[in-house]
Amino acid sequence: MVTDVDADFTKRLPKIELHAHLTGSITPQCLHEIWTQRKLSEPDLALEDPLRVLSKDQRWNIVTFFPVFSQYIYELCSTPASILYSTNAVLQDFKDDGVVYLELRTTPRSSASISKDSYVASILDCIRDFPERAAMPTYLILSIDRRNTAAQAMETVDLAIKYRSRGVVGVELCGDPSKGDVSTFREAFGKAESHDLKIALHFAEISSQGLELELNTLLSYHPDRLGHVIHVPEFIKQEIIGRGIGVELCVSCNVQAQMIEGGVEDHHFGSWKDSSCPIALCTDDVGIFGSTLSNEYLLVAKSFDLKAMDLIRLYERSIEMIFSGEKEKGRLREILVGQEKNLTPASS
Ligand SMILES: CNc1ncnc2c1ncn2[C@@H]1O[C@H](COP(=O)(O)O)[C@@H](O)[C@H]1O
Repeated sequence: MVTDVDADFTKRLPKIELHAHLTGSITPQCLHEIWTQRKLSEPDLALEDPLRVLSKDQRWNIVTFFPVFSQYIYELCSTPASILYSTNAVLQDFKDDGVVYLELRTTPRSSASISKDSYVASILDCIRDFPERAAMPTYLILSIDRRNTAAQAMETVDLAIKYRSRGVVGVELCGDPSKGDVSTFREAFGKAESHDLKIALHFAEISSQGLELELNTLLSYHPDRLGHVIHVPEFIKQEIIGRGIGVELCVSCNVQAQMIEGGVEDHHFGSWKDSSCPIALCTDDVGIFGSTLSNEYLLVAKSFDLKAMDLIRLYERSIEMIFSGEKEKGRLREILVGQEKNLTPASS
């Protein structure tokens, strides 16, 4: 049977998003609305229009990319109102794209008008109050930035422990991969593990001196999932496969930010898809790269000649990677059964 995968199919396909940075998932349009509001009350606001800063013509690389957060979006979304507005918009966007289970991640941050603690609590409030929550259960992962100190990382782990009963399922390590020394976070990840929090780590995003040592250190934190996994030496890849660690693959991000050589067809998704590891396609920062999760499924289908059934299997494979437990896994397995008719691919 020959099947056609098109944009309509990948949108209808139930999808699981496991690697989405909250602040990077805000669309330029939503940021523009926040900017317009702020301009009304602060005409001297010295920030450019997000539609220009994050225009489609903008070309990113791993160096130009990180300052967009620290020097721009954080400045723009610094008030409780803008954080609530943008978080609601992000939840709605994932829901509208056909996401049926979401794990958002975010770095607790403070500004003049919000503490780290209330930042986390406000986002959990948004998730709790999101009207379509039943159709898209959403959990939170708290991010440690590579530039953090050991004490800041510990503060994030403590917040994760505090807010666990409200839907925080784990902690992760992110941020500019050229910065920091990952061994700084040994104690923090040790505490997270001892409290049964799940652990996700950005892994091998750039090829650097001392990379093997860094990767071995990261693996010693017993991660449940690894993100990006680009510059992975073969023996470490075998270790990941041997341990069955879940791999989060962010195709458009890696291509657009020139983190890999070549295009989608050259992405390491091609080799991981045939491994025994659980894998999940993820958007990373849909607000910046402009590629929704349904578009990521479409891109890999076209570039790797995947049929509708292959995409359904991909969805099933990512179920094993979720952090929230068996009840949600059961629900996600049942979703396909309920949607079989809807998903029946066109046959020839
Ligand atoms: C190549 N992709 C990436 N690699 C590493 N870290 C990334 C990232 N994309 C985003 N972030 C991390 O997520 C933060 C923004 O969201 P939150 O403020 O936490 O919601 C960025 O500051 C960066 O630390």
